[in-house]
Amino acid sequence: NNKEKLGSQVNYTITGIDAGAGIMSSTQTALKSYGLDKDNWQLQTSSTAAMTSTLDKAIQDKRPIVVTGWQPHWMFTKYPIKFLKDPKNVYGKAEHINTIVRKGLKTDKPEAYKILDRFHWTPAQMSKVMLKVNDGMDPEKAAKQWIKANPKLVGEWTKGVKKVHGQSLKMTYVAWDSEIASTNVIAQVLRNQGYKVTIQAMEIQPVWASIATGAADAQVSAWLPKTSGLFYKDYKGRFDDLGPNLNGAKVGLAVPKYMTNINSIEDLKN
Ligand SMILES: C[SH](C)CC(=O)O
Repeated sequence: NNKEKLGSQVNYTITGIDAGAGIMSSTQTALKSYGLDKDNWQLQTSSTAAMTSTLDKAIQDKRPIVVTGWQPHWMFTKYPIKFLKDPKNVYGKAEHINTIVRKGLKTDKPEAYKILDRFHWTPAQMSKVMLKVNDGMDPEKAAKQWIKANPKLVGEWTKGVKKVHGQSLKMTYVAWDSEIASTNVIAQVLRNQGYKVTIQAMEIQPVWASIATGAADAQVSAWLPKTSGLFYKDYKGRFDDLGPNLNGAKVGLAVPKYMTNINSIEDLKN
């Protein structure tokens, strides 16, 4: 019955994703700054896949649930969920996702540097690729399809750049749906330019380390200013920041729309 406190209806649990993700440390901060930790609310670590399947089951049973949420992501199109207002601005207003490359890339792989520097697309374009992958399509195939369907935009990224031969490129990324999409698209564009591109999925902290040590050439998983802010600070000076490849992202807590009386993180204490 909804007389019972919301917290007890969801076992005082926020369903999260992989522990290293910035959204998880932002949520730990939110638990404290909204005083939720006083009611011993917990943040559950799992993975994007586990979080979305838990969300799916809760929505099928029309049960209350609180998840870490972000845009662009297909969860907002597939499920009737809404962001909770964040009056203390713990999660920040908007996020952008930056392209971060190894120092020295500009001199030893200028063609790749130029294409990576120009790479920029919208949440709607990214979501097209994400939804294909979510429907079961191989990410590389989804990337090829999107590239074929968007010759004008891709042409802006590669205009005037020479083809290369016999050069390889290494990209690292985190297996969040957004970065599976963006990494596969830009990797395929670079393959079409002649590079032998390998991409490797790992946790977010090793992604930043791989660029700083030069083990990898580029990553497009840098959610900023908040979510990857700590890594940006830790590795400052040991990477080149080529700026956003996507603007208008958003991070926060989300609940199903049928939780009509829960519209702010403050309401979780009801
Ligand atoms: C895709 S998640 C919002 C990114 C992160 O939490 O670092």
